Amino acid sequence: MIIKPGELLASIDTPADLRNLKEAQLLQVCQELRQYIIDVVSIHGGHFGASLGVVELTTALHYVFNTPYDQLVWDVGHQAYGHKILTGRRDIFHTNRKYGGISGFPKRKESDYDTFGVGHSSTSISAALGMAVASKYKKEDKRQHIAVIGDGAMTGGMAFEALNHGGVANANLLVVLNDNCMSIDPNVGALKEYLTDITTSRTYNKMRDEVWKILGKISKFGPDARAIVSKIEGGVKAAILKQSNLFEGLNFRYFGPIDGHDIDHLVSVMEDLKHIPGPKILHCLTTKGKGFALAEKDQTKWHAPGLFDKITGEIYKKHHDTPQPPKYQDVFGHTIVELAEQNPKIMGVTPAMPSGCSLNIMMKAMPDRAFDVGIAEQHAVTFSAGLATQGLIPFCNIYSTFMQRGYDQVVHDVCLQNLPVVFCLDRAGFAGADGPTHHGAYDIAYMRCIPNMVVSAPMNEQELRNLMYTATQDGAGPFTIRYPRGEGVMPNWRTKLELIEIGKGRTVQEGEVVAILTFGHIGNYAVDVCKKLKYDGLTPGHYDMRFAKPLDEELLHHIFSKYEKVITVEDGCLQGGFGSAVLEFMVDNGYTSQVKRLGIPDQIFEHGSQLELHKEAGMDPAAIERTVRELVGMPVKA
Ligand SMILES: Cc1ncc(C[n+]2csc(CCOP(=O)(O)OP(=O)(O)O)c2C)c(N)n1
Ligand SMILES: CC(=O)[C@@H](O)[C@H](O)COP(=O)(O)O
Ligand SMILES: [Mg+2]
Repeated sequence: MIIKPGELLASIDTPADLRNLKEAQLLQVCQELRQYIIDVVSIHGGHFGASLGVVELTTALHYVFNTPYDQLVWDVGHQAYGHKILTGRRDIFHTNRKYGGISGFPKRKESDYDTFGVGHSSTSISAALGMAVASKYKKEDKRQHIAVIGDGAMTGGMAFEALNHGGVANANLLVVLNDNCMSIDPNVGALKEYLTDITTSRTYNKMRDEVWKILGKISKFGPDARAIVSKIEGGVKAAILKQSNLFEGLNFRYFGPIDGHDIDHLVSVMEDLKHIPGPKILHCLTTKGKGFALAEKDQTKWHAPGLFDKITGEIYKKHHDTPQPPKYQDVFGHTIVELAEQNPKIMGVTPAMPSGCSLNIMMKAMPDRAFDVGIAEQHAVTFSAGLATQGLIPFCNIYSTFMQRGYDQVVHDVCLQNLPVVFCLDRAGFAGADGPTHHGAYDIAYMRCIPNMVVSAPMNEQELRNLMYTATQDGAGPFTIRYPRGEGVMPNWRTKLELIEIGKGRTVQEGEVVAILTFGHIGNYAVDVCKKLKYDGLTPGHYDMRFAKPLDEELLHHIFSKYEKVITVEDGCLQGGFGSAVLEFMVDNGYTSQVKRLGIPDQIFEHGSQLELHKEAGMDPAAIERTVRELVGMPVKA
């Protein structure tokens, strides 16, 4: 459904149109922009609270800076809806995150205003610094480079690596710290406390006000402004702020904290900052969900609420008459508590996704045994390794895509030392509407090649529970359990915990001619396909392999001895994945069956529903059926 923007917003096709408006009109632009985001997201879905919180910041940045010549980099990008709307995508914004529509994140190929592709957090300062150093090298002295980073993203190690470099790179970089005290869940850690202290410190604020009084006059002095700033810095600011401010200590000029919803103030401050060269940080205080009362109140729920009634605030839920299967994440969340109640060694770790992966259930039940460590995947892995050295059994739950950040730590800190860390990789396979930055496509391949690592995937809730239980046994070692976003298949999922022999698959059905070997939840497609084929007298064998490493060699010998044709199916990349492992087994053991591998081919898949993407990748039920039929010489009629 296409929604009409307000009158002023309708006149803005590019930021140049925005810059033609009078400053006094910006308040109305902000009101209309906020309303437009509410109108569209309520009907079409997407991230919500973060974009509402930066409406004024977005408007001020595009008003003051000469985008896209001036380079604006958004961190994560889930807050960039206002940016998209103001930069030529207003009329297609209703296609946001839909198959074939615009991306939910900034993307270089989508717009010149999207200077850097994002989705994973804490990259903006590095990227903007790279751009700033390039401009310096190219003698583009007037060019501005701005990174907008949230307080949550600021907890990521990369952000600090970039500050460390930026403080000595002598490049023209402005970091806008959008501090709303929230990550997806409430932000955590000492940095968060520091930012709160800085906001409330009376001595600091007094000093800051003095500085601002002087800075406020600067714009009137035009070209002499720089000299005046230097003078100030030569005095009270440099001496005292450097000692009392973390960012000043890293050679960034620190400004703020200021009200990130005061559009007039934002514009005047940014105008001033344009004339101050070198690394600077502007600390803005904002409210996530600003302007939509319920979103301000329950900021986690409204991070990405799904579709809702914008008047009543009711979030739409599907209603069912019968019990439905749970989400895999909830099976994880409840099962870890159940296991931890029986085994005092079990601990839980998440890098900033407690509600996303449902570790929040354990954090509530056992606060001293479950940790949100902030957006810090590398730390989460090595912290878990440290726990494991002391005889504990950490479950480190990381979305498959974010685990890419912690890869060296998995190799160097966990596997080389053969430490019993259990990696639960949620959102494995196609993530859906978040798109390529979030697809968990590579984990089977990147985990399978590391010595000592077990790589497993449950086909249903019961298997997830049993794999978790198995992973806690002595000698299990580093253990990966991958499962997808969304629901499983078992409404009655609270099954008795049973051990699974590591490296043992399961026969779903014996068959003839063709064997379908599946890895993980995607095996349920094969179950449906087998039911359908039965009507045509076709009975492929179906094996739920459960482990990509170690492989069930006994079962594979049986399969390759019995079937001439083999299909492998996985929700992961084909290069180096589960199917590759099966091929390796076949070649190494001298079998010559015909093998077809279904999975994610070597290309980038955009966003869409999981089913749409499975279809595009040729691994949906229809594709599995087609492959069976082709192999037995009974192609599907066109
Ligand atoms: C490397 C990485 N880990 C985790 C996430 C998931 N994630 C997306 S947004 C977000 C919270 C970001 O908080 P903040 O930067 O403060 O932005 P806000 O939503 O508060 O505006 C998290 C944890 C991610 N995108 N990237
Ligand atoms: C922007 C981001 O990285 C998260 O908000 C992500 O979209 C969460 O994904 P889930 O909705 O699958 O938890
Ligand atoms: Mg935040």
